Amino acid sequence: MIEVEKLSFSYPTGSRPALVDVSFAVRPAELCAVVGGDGAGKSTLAGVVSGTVPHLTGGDVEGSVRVNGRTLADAPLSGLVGEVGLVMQNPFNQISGARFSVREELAFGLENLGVPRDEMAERVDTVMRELGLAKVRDRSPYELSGGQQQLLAIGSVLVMRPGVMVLDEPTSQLDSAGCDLVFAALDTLKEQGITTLLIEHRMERLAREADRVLVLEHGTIVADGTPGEVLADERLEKWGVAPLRYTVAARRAAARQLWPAGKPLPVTLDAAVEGFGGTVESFDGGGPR
Ligand SMILES: Nc1ncnc2c1ncn2[C@@H]1O[C@H](COP(=O)(O)OP(=O)(O)OP(=O)(O)O)[C@@H](O)[C@H]1O
Repeated sequence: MIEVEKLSFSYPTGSRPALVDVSFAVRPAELCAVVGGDGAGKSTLAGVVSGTVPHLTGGDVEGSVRVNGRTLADAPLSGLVGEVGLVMQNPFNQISGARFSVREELAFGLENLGVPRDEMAERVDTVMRELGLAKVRDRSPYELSGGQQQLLAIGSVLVMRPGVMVLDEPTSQLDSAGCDLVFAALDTLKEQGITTLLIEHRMERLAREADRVLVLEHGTIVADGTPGEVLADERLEKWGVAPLRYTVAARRAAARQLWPAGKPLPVTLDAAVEGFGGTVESFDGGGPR
């Protein structure tokens, strides 16, 4: 569970606050996406919820952030391992470089924590199985595809058994196959009851996979709802987020009475097909409804 209350944050050198009076809560096992234009505050929010901001950046924080009931401001960054894990854009930067194989890399953080050998082996095997990394267990992390490297970065956090995961644009450097691997991993997190905050630009994926979408504009939450509610909102472009092509097509059709009256605009291909299918059927019956 993530609970953010009246959070405002300014970087030491920032000319204006990066976050302004942000409040929201993410329930256990919920996948909550954060979208917004350039400089809206998404990475800063990811940093505050994972504890790296202000611990590593400095700056002024007002309000509170709690992760599974624990107030982040009261905890040292090292004390948050096992509570909240952060996965960043470039998996390459998250690989330690100190270990020769995927299996050893996954064990690295646990070794540092002094986790007993048997438990370490069990946790590493479990994560490899869950994320589909077992087949590359003895390969060098540097020989993996970008998608597999990102899975390894996710796995390295998952072995710590955090209740909350924060992923800051985990697919931005990946091709479509890599992106599939990451979204399959997000399903695994959900099945395990992990609360997830995901910064992501791939709106089609979010529309299908997220439980909830927050929109940030100039550091403030301007929308909070289901993907269907938020991504079909006519203000989306004004908030700096490009609308989905299904929504745009249906909006144009609606302006010409070619979209079923009262039907929400679609954010997925399936919903678009269903809506346009209804329009086609209504023509068969003599005209649009
Ligand atoms: N380390 C920093 N020091 C000072 N200002 C910063 C720092 N990092 C970000 N900012 C500023 O804080 C604001 C929010 O930036 P942030 O990176 O959180 O936005 P974002 O939504 O993630 O943007 P993008 O999508 O472009 O990555 C911006 O005005 C940015 O210039």
